[in-house]
Amino acid sequence: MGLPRLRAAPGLQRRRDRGGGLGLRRREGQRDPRGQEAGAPPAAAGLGRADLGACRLPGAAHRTGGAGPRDRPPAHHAGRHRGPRSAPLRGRDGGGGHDPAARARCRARGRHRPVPARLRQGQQPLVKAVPPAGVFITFEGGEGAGKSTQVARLARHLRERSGREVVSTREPGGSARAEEIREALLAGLAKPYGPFAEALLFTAARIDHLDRLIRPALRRGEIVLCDRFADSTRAYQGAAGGLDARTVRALERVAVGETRPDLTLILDLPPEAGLARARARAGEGAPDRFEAEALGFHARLRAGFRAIAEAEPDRCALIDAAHEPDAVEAEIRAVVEARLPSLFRNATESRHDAA
Ligand SMILES: Nc1ncnc2c1ncn2[C@@H]1O[C@H](COP(=O)(O)OP(=O)(O)O)[C@@H](O)[C@H]1O
Ligand SMILES: Cc1cn([C@H]2C[C@H](O)[C@@H](COP(=O)(O)OP(=O)(O)O)O2)c(=O)[nH]c1=O
Repeated sequence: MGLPRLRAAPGLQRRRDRGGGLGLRRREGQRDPRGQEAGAPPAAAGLGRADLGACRLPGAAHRTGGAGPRDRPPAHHAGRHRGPRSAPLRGRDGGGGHDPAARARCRARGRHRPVPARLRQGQQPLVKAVPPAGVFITFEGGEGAGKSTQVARLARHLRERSGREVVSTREPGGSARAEEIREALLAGLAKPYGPFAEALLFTAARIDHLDRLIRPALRRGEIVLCDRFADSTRAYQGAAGGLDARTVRALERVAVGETRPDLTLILDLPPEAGLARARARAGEGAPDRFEAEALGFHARLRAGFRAIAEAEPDRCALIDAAHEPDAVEAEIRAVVEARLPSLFRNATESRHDAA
């Protein structure tokens, strides 16, 4: 299938007019993702918050537990020093585990390790600063639920209140290649191939987006707000499109790995209301591939999103999107402050420290 080329640099592409939507998605001062990431080796799909910061472990990430909000210290601190493979390095007798010969070798290494010159001269060791764990927040829901509007509002609020960099992005899209795939998908080019092929393309776009934009930003300790993510594949291609849940989960595991959202805000709205908003937004423009689906599709979609919220209450919050934008914004702020209090606590502390 031939993918149409984009006319503008996708990182700077303006969305369709959304009246308060994301507009230019790239945060201020951010370099062109193609320039920024050019030549950089793509991150392994499994690398998540565990590979944040100065110290890295090869292989699988070390985030443990379920998909709940991670309002806690970086997971790599928890995972790194646990587990059988690191046990030999932790022995009180200087290492070596239960093997006496290995223990002796460790002791010997410890005795003869030369003291770095700078320490001998009484200088402090150089400590590499470890950024705070990045925070990944996704927005989900049906057409016209108000996601773009609320991403922009929350980004503004977090920039003012958290003292951290905030990156707003979207799916499908968010990176140059993913934006090309988006064009093809929303034009309906993959529709004749069925929901599995479409899910593969959404997944391909997601892999590039994660590697090029999301994971690097999280590694820098930034807050990433993403308008749609993997739950959209579950709901659109799965619940509404009929692709079986095991296939959807398998694709998600491969693409997302450990980079699961800390918090997912699911904007819930009857599909008739959402489609009316989307139509008003589009004006005379033709509906895209999914907006054009029958009402039954959108009803299954809503049920799919509600089921996700019910199945994963620690990660997800269902937001009543039928209210006025200000009321929806207030509900979202309340959820973010309750679930991710450290975002605001850290800013208060640093302001306090600076005073
Ligand atoms: N709470 C709301 N009530 C009424 N209209 C809204 C609300 N939130 C957004 N809108 C409007 O509805 C349209 C769709 O909103 P948008 O944020 O683009 O939704 P989505 O990104 O979920 O498709 C836009 O024209 C927007 O201005
Ligand atoms: C991320 C994703 C989006 N989609 C669909 C949902 C939307 O109809 C479309 C993205 O269009 P977009 O205009 O970004 O969504 P919205 O109109 O809600 O603001 O792609 C999927 O079907 N699967 C996915 O995995």
